[in-house]
Amino acid sequence: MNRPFSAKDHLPAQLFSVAQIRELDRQTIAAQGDDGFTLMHEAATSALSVLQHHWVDARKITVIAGPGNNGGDAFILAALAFECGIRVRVFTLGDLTKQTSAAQKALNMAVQTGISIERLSTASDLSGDVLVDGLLGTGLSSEPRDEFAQAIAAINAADIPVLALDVPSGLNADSGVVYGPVVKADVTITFIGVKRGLLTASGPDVCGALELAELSVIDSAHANIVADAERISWARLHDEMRGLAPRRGNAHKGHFGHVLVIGGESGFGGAAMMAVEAAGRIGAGLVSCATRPEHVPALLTRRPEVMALGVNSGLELAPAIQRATILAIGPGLGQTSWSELLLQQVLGAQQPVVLDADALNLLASPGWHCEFSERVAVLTPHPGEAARMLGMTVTEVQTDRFASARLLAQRYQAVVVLKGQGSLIADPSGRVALCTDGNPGMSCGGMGDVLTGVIAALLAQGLNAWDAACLGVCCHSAAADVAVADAGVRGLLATDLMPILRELIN
Ligand SMILES: NC(=O)C1=CN([C@@H]2O[C@H](COP(=O)(O)OP(=O)(O)OC[C@H]3O[C@@H](n4cnc5c(N)ncnc54)[C@H](O)[C@@H]3O)[C@@H](O)[C@H]2O)[C@@H](O)CC1
Ligand SMILES: Nc1ncnc2c1ncn2[C@@H]1O[C@H](COP(=O)(O)OP(=O)(O)O)[C@@H](O)[C@H]1O
Ligand SMILES: [K+]
Repeated sequence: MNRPFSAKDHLPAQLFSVAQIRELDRQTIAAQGDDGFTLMHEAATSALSVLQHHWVDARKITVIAGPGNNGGDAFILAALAFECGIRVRVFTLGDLTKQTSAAQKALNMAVQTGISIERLSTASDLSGDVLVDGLLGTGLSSEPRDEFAQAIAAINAADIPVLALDVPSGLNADSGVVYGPVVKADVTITFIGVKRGLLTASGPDVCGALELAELSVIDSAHANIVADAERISWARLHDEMRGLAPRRGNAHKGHFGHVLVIGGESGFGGAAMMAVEAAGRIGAGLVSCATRPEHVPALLTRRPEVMALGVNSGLELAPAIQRATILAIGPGLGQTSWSELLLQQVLGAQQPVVLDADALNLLASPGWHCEFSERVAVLTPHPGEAARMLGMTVTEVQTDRFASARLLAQRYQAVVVLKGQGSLIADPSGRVALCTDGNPGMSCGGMGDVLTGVIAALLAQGLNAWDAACLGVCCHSAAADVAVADAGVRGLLATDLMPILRELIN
């Protein structure tokens, strides 16, 4: 099996908010003692070398420069490219009378080379070997409209590769949210540090290959600013050996925990079964399942290793809870009186718990307030569940996934996994990790149920809630990456992950 390396593993672990990047920028410029032109020049120099690395034969480029410092980077890049013998055309947009002094100097530098600089219009010919997007960077404040929207459409319509400077124009680099028109880049060269929004929500869809030029940010600035989030991937955690210890030869099943999966209301038996199977494949010593009696024959046919308990009234659950070391509740749980009775019993127990799906929907409904400060707990909402738990819309959750994940972790005093592209793991102290593995093949029923089983089995084998959530999310996503590597993303099934999970975890 090919080891799945995240396409992002050349990037550092530190992810920054846009405010932090601006502060690193500010402190460095203050130390350099100019108006920012030195740093801008350095940014443009690295961008040109990225351009020449990706498009070795580029002889003719078109550069789009906006009114801010992102445009400043673009003007200098244009001038430097011209000096290297590349044919350059520059198109400008926006109110250049409001340029910063550094961006003005950049424009002057381009003017002095004598290259063609024109206003962008609908008649402009965006041709060449590479199109450089220096329209909008981290200064984006709202949806690009009017001429900016038209420019973005023109960039996307031009049939040539796009290099985005710092951020694909139109993407909010803080949140990964796209408000409206956005440049779809082939390569993005981001400056100073990786902005967190480039790796979650819509960020990865528009950045193309992501490269980083750290520039000469002064050490003291880095010392003052702790990264906002940590980038994790299966390969990274694996290399850092942040996983399970090898098993002793003299081990027995009691060493690896007993996961009890609770769920599978009528009509949803498969969800609990998938969590059960995943827990087994990740190495839980024992796995039990409490579900509607009608699902027991199917469960035992598929996985005779499981201890299956048919639960009708809900009262049969107590002894099974007592025998388990880890509880996982939610997959296919439903929101009936049966579901409520099961959840109440789980909330009354002491064991570490993973809560997912309808367990979270029930927690979000009136009368169910609880928190887990006295208990090990991992909550795994997708954005829809997170929205219900926070009393927000899904759009509001996604508008700041980092804040949403932190708020949930704080409110529930638990480790929270906010799922979706660039899944986030947050704890109550505000720590956040972002997983760069995974693919849209995972957008199918049952994937979340598998994750629940994976995390439960890692808890069962002794990992703490944070490590189990981080390793579980990465292992699950990496398994999906392996599964789609040859066959493609469409048609991936959650159960396809089972044998791969086993290989990865070993
Ligand atoms: N020395 C520096 O200051 C450095 C700056 N850097 C570059 O500077 C960029 C940030 O520069 P700025 O803060 O000037 O910001 P931008 O260049 O991203 O954009 C700001 C300009 O765009 C306008 N604008 C914002 N949203 C808009 C919208 N939706 N529609 C139309 N116009 C809009 C603003 O009014 C302002 O004029 C970074 O992304 C990076 O490319 C890098 O060169 C690193 C060094
Ligand atoms: N586009 C995507 N990129 C990366 N991961 C994804 C994507 N879509 C879904 N996933 C992952 O797949 C899983 C889906 O979980 P969930 O929505 O709870 O599914 P279900 O409820 O059907 O089991 C989550 O781990 C999520 O992060
Ligand atoms: K840009």
